Amino acid sequence: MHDRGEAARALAGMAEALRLVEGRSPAELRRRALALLREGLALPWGRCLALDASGRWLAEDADQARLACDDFRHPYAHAIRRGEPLSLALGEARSRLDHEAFQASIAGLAHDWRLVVRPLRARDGRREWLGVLALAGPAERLEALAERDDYRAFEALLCHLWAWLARQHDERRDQARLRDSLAELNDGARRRTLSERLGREILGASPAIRALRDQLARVAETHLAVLLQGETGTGKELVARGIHGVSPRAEGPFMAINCAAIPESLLEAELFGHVRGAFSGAERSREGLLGQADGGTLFLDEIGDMPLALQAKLLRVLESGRYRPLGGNEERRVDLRLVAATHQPLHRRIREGAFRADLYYRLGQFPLTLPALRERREDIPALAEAFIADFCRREGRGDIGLGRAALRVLAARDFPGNVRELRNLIDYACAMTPEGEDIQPEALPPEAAGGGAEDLPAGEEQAPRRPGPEEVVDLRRALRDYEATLIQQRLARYDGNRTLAAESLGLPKRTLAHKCRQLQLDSP
Ligand SMILES: Nc1ncnc2c1ncn2[C@@H]1O[C@H](COP(=O)(O)OP(=O)(O)OP(=O)(O)O)[C@@H](O)[C@H]1O
Repeated sequence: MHDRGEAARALAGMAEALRLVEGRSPAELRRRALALLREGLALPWGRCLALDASGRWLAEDADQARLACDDFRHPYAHAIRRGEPLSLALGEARSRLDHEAFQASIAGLAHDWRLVVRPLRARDGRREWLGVLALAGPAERLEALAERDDYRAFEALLCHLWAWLARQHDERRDQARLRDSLAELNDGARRRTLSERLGREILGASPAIRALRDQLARVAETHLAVLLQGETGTGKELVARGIHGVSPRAEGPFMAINCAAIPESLLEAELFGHVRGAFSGAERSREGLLGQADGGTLFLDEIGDMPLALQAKLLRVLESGRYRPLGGNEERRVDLRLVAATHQPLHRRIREGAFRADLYYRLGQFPLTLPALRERREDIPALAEAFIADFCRREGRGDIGLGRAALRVLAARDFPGNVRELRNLIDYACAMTPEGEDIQPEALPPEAAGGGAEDLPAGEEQAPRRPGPEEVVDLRRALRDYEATLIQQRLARYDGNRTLAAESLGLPKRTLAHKCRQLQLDSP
């Protein structure tokens, strides 16, 4: 049985122990323990240092000045290296140890006091944390310290609590790191998955297209409005569908409209819808694209061509999430993501006063520029192969290959019409190539043989604009027109010299002459 005094001491010890761990960090524990010791032993000076995880530095706390533990000019290195306590008079410490920081720390202490440095070892099964406890004061207060039961119990308690807190501290840190990296991994993994899904439709392995897919995967998860800028045929609509398809709105509708293709007077009704009797001929009410896109994505192509009055109304919808159908009295709520696209620089339209700057900034919460095909030529072979496979599937044709010479011709081309142009070209070449054979350069439409209007030297007159690939309704005629334009330009470049023009086009002179007759071209 304990007597009352013993029980009271044990309780006081427990209270002390609880006070010691209040701080929850090993550094705080050491600070508190040192304060208790100095108070209990009435010591004027003390320090408690711990060895860091590298095993090279001793410090009171991570953000305090540190001392190298292999620097034997201070006493802590001796104690920690030998694993034994050290006791010396301060006068001796002053003369024998010339570590500047150490000397500065004991500068004000009396010469005849003693300095005791005790190594501390906190152990927890597998792990160990080392440190030193340094105390200085009148000799009588420090004498036989190690023999005192209460001191030894205190030191043991300190090491025990230190190991316990350090383990918790390390575990918390490890868990936090794990949590962070898991979150990162999951995030990264999810984005990678989305990016891979996008890669099934948005083809290409060039750095530019990979970066684009990564960006799309990022923005798909948000509700931000996306502004796609890029030349014609770079895949703006494909990208808009891609964003929708991997976004949380994928189950909702995807509605698209080309603002340039619809007469101004109809665009507003198309977008906002109308109620019955809103205008003459409106016999029934009709939901607009805004309403139809509720819960999904609205793609506004060629936004730069939207009339100014409508731009103001669109801005209001984006800011308030509400719209009013034509002729209607009540506002409706709408929840959609807007993806807008333009092939013309909107900055220029803003300068011209044709586009509202505030709408531009609202649309461009997440601006993306799609790379032109000529900036990612390395994607041409894979795209061409994919389009060939697509053609064969669509047309129910047997396999067609892509000859190396034809691929070289394709790789050298500029593709002002970008991926769309490549796709149309491949469709044409596939139609010209028998099943089981490879596409040859001759199967490619003439423009693929190199040299277009872009080749013309500065100042040379440009031919009237050719119809874009999407506008062609008569392939043979389009090809003939293009051939004629090209030959005329070459003849003009060489002042009507058919030999030079034929040479520059890789044709025998007789063939050129024949073509000129056929196409009814007179040399200038
Ligand atoms: N990275 C790509 N991978 C596969 N097909 C693509 C890619 N980019 C574009 N395409 C194809 O090219 C054609 C044109 O794409 P899309 O209509 O999306 O271009 P766009 O930039 O919207 O053109 P425009 O500005 O003329 O409206 C489509 O057939 C599309 O499938």
